[in-house]
Amino acid sequence: MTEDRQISIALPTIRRLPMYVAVLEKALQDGQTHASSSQIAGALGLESIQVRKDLAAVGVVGQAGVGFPVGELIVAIEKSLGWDNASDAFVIGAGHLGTALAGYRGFARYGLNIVALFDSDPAKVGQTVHGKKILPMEKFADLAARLHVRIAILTVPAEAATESAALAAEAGIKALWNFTPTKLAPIDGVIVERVDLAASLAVLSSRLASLVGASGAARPQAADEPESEV
Ligand SMILES: NC(=O)c1ccc[n+]([C@@H]2O[C@H](COP(=O)([O-])OP(=O)(O)OC[C@H]3O[C@@H](n4cnc5c(N)ncnc54)[C@H](O)[C@@H]3O)[C@@H](O)[C@H]2O)c1
Repeated sequence: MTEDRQISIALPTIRRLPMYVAVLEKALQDGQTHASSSQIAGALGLESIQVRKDLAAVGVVGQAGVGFPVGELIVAIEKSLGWDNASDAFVIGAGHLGTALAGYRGFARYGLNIVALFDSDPAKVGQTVHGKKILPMEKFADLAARLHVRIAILTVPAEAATESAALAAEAGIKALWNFTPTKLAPIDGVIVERVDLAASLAVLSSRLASLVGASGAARPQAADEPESEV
């Protein structure tokens, strides 16, 4: 059963919730109506207690001997993550990464709808990518207000990140998904989430170095060696 309540969920739990949805969707496809915490934990290499704690945070309680109702649990997790309520977003910087993100259809599944891209380069303005217009930065504030857009995806060069973030905040943007390597200073009333590919790659490289070892010969990876996340 679910409890309809507004709760604040810990970040590590939030990061695990999408994996639970993937496992639960697979269970649903296989015709399962209920799933146990040990089944979910087993599929993801986690401890059952961790799964039960995480699911309690979204307000779904399992039944002893029966497990969690799969459909209800998916709905509750999606609600907690805001996936049930699509948010429009603008991309700032219609370059390689910005256009790639604008073309990724999978975001719809996660409640994100990229409606337009903005760029300071007059040569790019007016073009259409993946069915979305590239607009001049001068129109950003007006359109953000008119369309009630609250999310901006920052894919400008590092040196333009601070200025673009300030412009977005001024235009009423409340959430910035920052793909640039620039660590932005806190902006009042704006949530910033940075995707740090350099940090992630550093972890991959250092793990590869220890895997290969000084001899240059790769040691076999243990089957239960976990993936890490940055
Ligand atoms: N390409 C990747 O795979 C990748 C991966 C991780 C992170 N990044 C980061 O994402 C950002 C974009 O990378 P890219 O490869 O797409 O670069 P890019 O040069 O292809 O695109 C950047 C775009 O931003 C525009 N721009 C520059 N200044 C601007 C401003 N002040 N306002 C609005 N638009 C502006 C440029 O005209 C250009 O279209 C960089 O910070 C990069 O470090 C890129």
